[in-house]
Amino acid sequence: MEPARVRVEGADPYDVVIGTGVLSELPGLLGDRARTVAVVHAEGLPEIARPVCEALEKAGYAAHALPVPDGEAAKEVGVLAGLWSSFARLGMTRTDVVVGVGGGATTDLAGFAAASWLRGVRCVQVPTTLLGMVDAAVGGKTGINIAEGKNLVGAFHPPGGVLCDLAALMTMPHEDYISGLAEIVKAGFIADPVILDLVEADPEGAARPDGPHTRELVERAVRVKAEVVGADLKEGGLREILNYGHTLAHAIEKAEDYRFRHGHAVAIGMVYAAELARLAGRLDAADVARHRSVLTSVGLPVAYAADAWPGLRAAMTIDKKSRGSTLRFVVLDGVAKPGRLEGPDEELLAAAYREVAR
Ligand SMILES: NC(=O)c1ccc[n+]([C@@H]2O[C@H](COP(=O)([O-])OP(=O)(O)OC[C@H]3O[C@@H](n4cnc5c(N)ncnc54)[C@H](O)[C@@H]3O)[C@@H](O)[C@H]2O)c1
Ligand SMILES: O=C(O)C(=O)C[C@@H](O)[C@H](O)[C@H](O)COP(=O)(O)O
Ligand SMILES: [Zn+2]
Repeated sequence: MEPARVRVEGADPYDVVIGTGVLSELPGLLGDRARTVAVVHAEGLPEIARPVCEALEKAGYAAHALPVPDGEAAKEVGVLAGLWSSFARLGMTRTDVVVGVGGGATTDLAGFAAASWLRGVRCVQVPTTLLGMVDAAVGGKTGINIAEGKNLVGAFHPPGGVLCDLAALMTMPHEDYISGLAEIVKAGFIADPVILDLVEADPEGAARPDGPHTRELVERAVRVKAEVVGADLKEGGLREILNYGHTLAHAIEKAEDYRFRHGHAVAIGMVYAAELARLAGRLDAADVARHRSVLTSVGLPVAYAADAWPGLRAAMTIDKKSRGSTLRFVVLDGVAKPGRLEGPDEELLAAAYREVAR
């Protein structure tokens, strides 16, 4: 089957290539003048990085594997500084390229390393998780975490191309696969209800990489993301819809010292946002129930500790959608009808949390 190519518009348009066994397309995404390629990958995935380096060497590039800590531990300033030193050692110039190979944590780090090296070199992303393919590797949000909050340091730096080889999904740990489904379901609620129909029709199939609709789910979510970031790279307005569920999600991740899967936190955050919208008189109870049913049907959590609320409330203040002291949420006025809720009062925030508390 031919790979799908989803175009992302903008100042420098690029393609997201989706297919099985598509690694041979990588050299074609590097641009004309590259010589040295830094292949940033999770240290636990050398067997995934090796064929990437081999494909690059075969095409005449000097490929250098740069292992970084696994998962969220990569998104730290010390790791970023280590990459800068490696780039210097390799003599990376402005025409050279960073390739990010791994999950969203690795591609967020690799993207920010590319954005900051020499004030910006090309980055090509090779996501190897479901979440990386449908969300993190597309759209150019790059960055790292600090103790004070999630993704607080970063840059908008769109990739030169994104290569999604669906074969990589076959080796993914089940819980990480499920985490990626949360972002797919998010795309369903904010923009493409067919995604919800597909998951609801066969949740067991949706929860497996060899399920009948995997490629369609990936393509649909990528199209939602591409459409939005192509129109609003720097989150002037429209792009905020991709942040649905993330205000509470990022607070949960911080509370868990970044050891809680992103998608799992987003699932709880979406139910919270849905409850906020219901209590504000904007979303039907049936649509809120649909959040809980579709998320739980694939094994995602929809509740969090009751006593965590004061800490979560404090952490939500630093959300990037806030303006001054005004907290802003993406909420739904119906499925595929995203809106904003600005400055909700404290009782509403707490009441919505009681609905997700356990
Ligand atoms: N930039 C964005 O727009 C954006 C969007 C969504 C999420 N994110 C970020 O993405 C991160 C989450 O990404 P994630 O869910 O991919 O987690 P992750 O990067 O932590 O990867 C999850 C685990 O899967 C392993 N893994 C990766 N590919 C594998 C494979 N093919 N086979 C076996 N194991 C594999 C990783 O080593 C890791 O242990 C978070 O930091 C989140 O903030 C960013
Ligand atoms: O691409 C976006 O824009 C998103 O908001 C996608 C989110 O899924 C993603 O988790 C993103 O990293 C969150 O961004 P942040 O600006 O809230 O850190
Ligand atoms: Zn996310």
